[in-house]
Formats: sequence, C-alpha cells, structure tokens
Amino acid sequence: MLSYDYKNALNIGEISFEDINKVDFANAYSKLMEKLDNGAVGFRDVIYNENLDKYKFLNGYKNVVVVGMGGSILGTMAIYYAISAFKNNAYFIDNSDPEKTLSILKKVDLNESIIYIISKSGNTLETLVNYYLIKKRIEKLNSFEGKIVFITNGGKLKREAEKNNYEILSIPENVPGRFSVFTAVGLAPLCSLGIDISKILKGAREMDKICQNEDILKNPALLNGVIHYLYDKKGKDISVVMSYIESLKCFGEWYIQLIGESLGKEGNGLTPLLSIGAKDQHSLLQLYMDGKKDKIITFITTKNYRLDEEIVFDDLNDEEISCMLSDIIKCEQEATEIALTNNGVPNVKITLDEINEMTMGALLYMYEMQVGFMGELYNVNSYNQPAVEEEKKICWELIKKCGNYGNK
Ligand SMILES: O=P(O)(O)OC[C@H]1O[C@H](O)[C@H](O)[C@@H](O)[C@@H]1O
Repeated sequence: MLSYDYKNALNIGEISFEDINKVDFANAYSKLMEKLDNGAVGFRDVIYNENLDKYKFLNGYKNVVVVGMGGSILGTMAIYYAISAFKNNAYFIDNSDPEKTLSILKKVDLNESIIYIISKSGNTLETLVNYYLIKKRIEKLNSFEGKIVFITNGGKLKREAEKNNYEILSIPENVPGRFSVFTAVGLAPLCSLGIDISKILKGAREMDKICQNEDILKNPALLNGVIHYLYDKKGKDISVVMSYIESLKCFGEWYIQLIGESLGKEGNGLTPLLSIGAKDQHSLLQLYMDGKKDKIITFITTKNYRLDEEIVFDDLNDEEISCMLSDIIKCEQEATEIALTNNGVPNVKITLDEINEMTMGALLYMYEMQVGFMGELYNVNSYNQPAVEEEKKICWELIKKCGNYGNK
C-alpha cells in the first residue's frame, strides 16, 4: 500500500541511528497514545467509529459545491483531486477572493447541486460570507431543487442552519479541524463526489495498525517525525514534500496546514513547502542543490501511474529509445534523489502502490500520526492555533469601518 525509505536521511552522514536513539521517542509515543486512548484527541477513534450509513442520502447530485476554509476543506480537496483529478463536478470555495468565488457561482447551477457549508466553529469569516453569497442566489430562485448540508458544531453558521431547517452534520469536538478529514467534514462531500469512503477509512485503519508499533524502524510516522525533528535541530527546518504525482497538489496544501499550524508554536516549527516533480526540477532544484542547506526533501512517488503509454523517441544523439511514459518521470525522480544525496541534501521517500482511496487514507493518516508524535517531541499542542485569532479580531474591526456596517 505505502512504503517509507529513510536511507538517504542517514547516508549523508549528518544524523545516525545513534542520534535517532538519543531522541526520547518512546516518551513521545506513549504521550500520544495516552491522548488517543483517553479520548483527549479523537482523530484515531473516528477512523473506527464512523457510521457510513448517514452519508447515503448525499448522493445523486450533478454538482458538489464545498464551502470551507483550512481543515474544513483541504483534506477533502487532497483526496478528491488525487483520486478524481480528471472529473469536474466538484467546486471548492475556499477563499475570500471575489474572482474565484464569483466565477464558480457564475458557472454552477445551484439547483443541480448539493452544497456543503463546512465550519467546525461556525464562525469563520470567509465561509460565512461565501455562504451568504449562495443564500442570496438561492433566495432569487423560484424554487431551490438542490440541497444544502451544514457541517458545523456551533456559532453563527449553526444558528443559520437551524433557522432555515437545513441538514446539520456535526464533528466530534475532540477532533481538531486539520485532523478532521476522516469525519463528516471529508467523508460527506467525498461520498457525494462518488469516492469510496469505506476504502479511505480502510486505508487509514491499516496505517493505524502500522503506527501503533513502538519499534521506530517499523513505524513510518514516528520515524519520519524523529528524522524531521533531528534535522530541524541541525538547521534544516524547511520540509519540502516533492511529489512526482501531480494529482497530489492539493494534498500538499493539506500537508502545509497540518505541519505549519500544528507545530509552529513557541518558536518551534517546520516551514512546509510543496514541490511538484518533475517540473520543479526546472525551477527549484537549483535552490535545493546549491542554495542554503536548510531543507529536507520528502519524495512522494508511485509504483503505478493510472494512465501510461509506450513512447518511442530519439535521444539527443538521435538514438532511438523505447520506454513507458512513466519510466521517464520515475528516472527523473531517481536522478533527483541521487543528485540531492550526492550534494548532502537529506531526503526520504514515500512510495504508494498507486493513487487510490486506500493509499490516500493511509497517507493522510500517517501524517496525522506523525504530527501527533512531533507535537510531543517539541512539547507543543499540535491541536490548537491560538496565534491565528489576533488577525481575526483586527479584520472584523476593519470590516466594521468599511461599508454600511450595522448602526455605524
Ligand atoms: O472549521 P472552521 O472552524 O471554519 O475553521 C477553519 C480553519 O480556520 C481556523 O482559523 C484555523 O486556522 C484552522 O485550523 C481551521 O481549520
């Protein structure tokens, strides 16, 4: 399903098994397991407890519109675009950019749509405003033939849903937003999008069994967490995920929030970046090879590409080469891995059998566990984001000063 290769994190000689064993990862392991066992944190429970029957009524709509921010939408996009990147019945409204939102609302027929308004707090400005844009359009229709489902636990949006008798699905309170893809937040829209959510959860459960292993060399989440922690302490605090599968672009956005927002506390944290191979070999490889040595690269590759074709072409010496198209990108990834290793740039590799529901469930769950472990290593709370609140207060004050806000 998924394999993890860490040899090039050790080959370059900056860290050793001895360094790994000096890290008190046993303590990090037991602290995370305690939180998961006593229900303080619920992102493991949900992959076992979700009753999928409640999502069956969500199918049969031509379009699926998802409105949300951060953890309320990025996991869904990560899985949808990985598995169904070539379909176009999904519309994700995940920003306050008028050009993006209004161009989507101009082209989607809301009468043929199931519309998800997703916000755990129910108070997120962008989701609230985007909901009002949809509400305004629905009120102009003679009759609304589509469906609106709110996925929220409270706040203004829950009050709005109750007032209008919309369907409401809730999110377990002990599952933080950026860990909520395996709750209704991801499962409901993914079910509407025709994704087999039972296989998503099956993949996550298989990865959970692997991540329950106290033997660090058999626990990719724990080992990858310790390797990134050790390299951070050596000044390599930029974590680049370089995916040689372009349909993982949105997974990259999910990864960036998960790592950045979970660990960026009290002066700690990694700077997560996404690179897409092979194209970024022509834009960022120069920096990775010969710029500041402050990065660790995680390659994500696949054994099988879902589309492939034999290609016959002449090389630069006019000699004929015959291979599969996938051989080209696989050679490019391997060459980049060798070049970076030769240049002393630490790198690890995750190889998926192929992109499907199970491997995506496993990949996202592995990183949820990794971030859980890393929070214990840094001794920070992986599950809150207090520093984002200041901007929100300032923003609401600024909004009140513009437009004919209430009783100005
Ligand atoms: O789900 P919501 O309550 O709307 O929150 C959406 C997002 O916004 C918050 O500000 C946090 O930064 C994120 O962790 C969260 O995922």
